[in-house]
Amino acid sequence: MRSNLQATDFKYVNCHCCGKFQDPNKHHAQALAISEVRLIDKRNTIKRGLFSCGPVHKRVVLQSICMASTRVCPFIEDFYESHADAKEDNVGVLLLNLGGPETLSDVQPFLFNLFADPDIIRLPRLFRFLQKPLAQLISVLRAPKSKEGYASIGGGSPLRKITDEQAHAIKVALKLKGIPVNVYVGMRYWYPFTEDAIHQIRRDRITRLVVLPLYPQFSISTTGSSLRVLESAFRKDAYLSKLPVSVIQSWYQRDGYVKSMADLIEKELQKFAKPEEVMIFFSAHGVPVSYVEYAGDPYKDQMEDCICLIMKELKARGVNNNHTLAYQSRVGPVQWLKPYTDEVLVELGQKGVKSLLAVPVSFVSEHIETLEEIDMEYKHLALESGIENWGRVPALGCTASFITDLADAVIEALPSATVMSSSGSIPGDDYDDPVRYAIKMFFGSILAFVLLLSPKVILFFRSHL
Ligand SMILES: C=CC1=C(C)c2cc3[nH]c(cc4nc(cc5[nH]c(cc1n2)c(C)c5CCC(=O)O)C(CCC(=O)O)=C4C)c(C)c3C=C
Ligand SMILES: [Fe+2]
Repeated sequence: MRSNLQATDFKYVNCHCCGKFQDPNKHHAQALAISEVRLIDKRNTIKRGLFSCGPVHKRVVLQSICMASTRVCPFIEDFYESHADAKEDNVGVLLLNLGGPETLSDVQPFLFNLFADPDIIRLPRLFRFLQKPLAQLISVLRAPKSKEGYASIGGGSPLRKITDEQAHAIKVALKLKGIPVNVYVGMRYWYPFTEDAIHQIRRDRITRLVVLPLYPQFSISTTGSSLRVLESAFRKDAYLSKLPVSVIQSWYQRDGYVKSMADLIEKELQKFAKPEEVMIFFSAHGVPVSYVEYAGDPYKDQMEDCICLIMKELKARGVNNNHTLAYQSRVGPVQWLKPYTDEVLVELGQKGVKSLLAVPVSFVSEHIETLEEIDMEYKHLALESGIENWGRVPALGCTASFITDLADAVIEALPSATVMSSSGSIPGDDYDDPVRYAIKMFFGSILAFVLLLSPKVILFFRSHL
């Protein structure tokens, strides 16, 4: 329904993009082309409506209005007071990612940063002083194997380049939707570090920030770890501690992501001679079982939910292939989530599966575990085990529908930006449980000392890392 009401009929407009109540005629030119808004008319009545904001002519036109949802606004004077001198909105989007070594000489220091993270090697707090020596030891022992992997994919990780491309694409998508933003990339273990991105956000005097981890599912070891870095930086800084922030903790359940994954799978299936006979093999990055069972990591549940959603979407399109989920990339001697990708591939081959489509599902860019582990190691193993036709779904990267959906996720998150709390709301902070804490302290200390002191254990690790 189009209404003949004009902007001049209203005192204030509150849009999804800036979250502020403003004079509609002075409303900054950044609103969505058409956005749902709340309006306050001259009788101080709140109305809901669709507004289109003309960025060029700085003119707002009411498209339609729902007269049913009206009520008198009791806070009108407060709105006036608090928004009379409102500054221009300066929105930032911070993409969080893991980071990867760009050259072979980066590999060992990158691994050091990774293993020095208390969310990757979870020692009891009292024994955290062992974290760095342990990280040094493990990184040195692991480096030769990792270097081989990175050498085989061109001498470094493509993660920085792809993440920068995604950042640019999200910025462009948001601009097209009428929301100019600065997009920042913050890596956890290599350049550009999260701390550098935070520094830049501070310098740019961002007024609202959306944090978007580039992991579809939440894990303590990935999103959780990056959020801890953010929380601690924000706690220490007067400006950042007042910055309204909205964190998108996971987004595997979003329609745009699920549909984009289904599109890629459908497309790859068509490359097989008999697409309906292909086993869809989801391969997710693993985490140690203890993360899920003792630390409350929602990663496994979210992963299973994610696979269900993608398969449901495929079924709705008439794709009824068999599918399975397994976990890859385990490191070290502890139990990781099962079943393991390598073991399932062998079993499937033995059971007579002839065609298999591997779908990496925990990450949205190509990286060492898709390019080396899946494309080389697992492919080789599968073919050796009797699978004859092998395919692999590419990572989403800058797929247009996916980027558009991430841009929408940012827009939806903006209105809920609030000052970041340090309330320990990130899953995995279980150090307050005294029994668990004591058990971990005991075993953690034994493990750390044994690892540091015993040459036999070092040899053992050398063959397992
Ligand atoms: C959702 C994705 C990931 C989870 C969960 C995850 C957990 C996790 N990883 C390690 C150890 C290593 N990871 C390494 C590389 C790496 N990990 C992820 C993603 C997840 N990790 C990515 C995307 C990458 C690759 C980055 C790149 O350079 O392309 C490595 C280094 C590579 C290697 O030597 O294999 C290690 C080691 C642990 C211990 C862990 C959970 C506790
Ligand atoms: Fe990893």
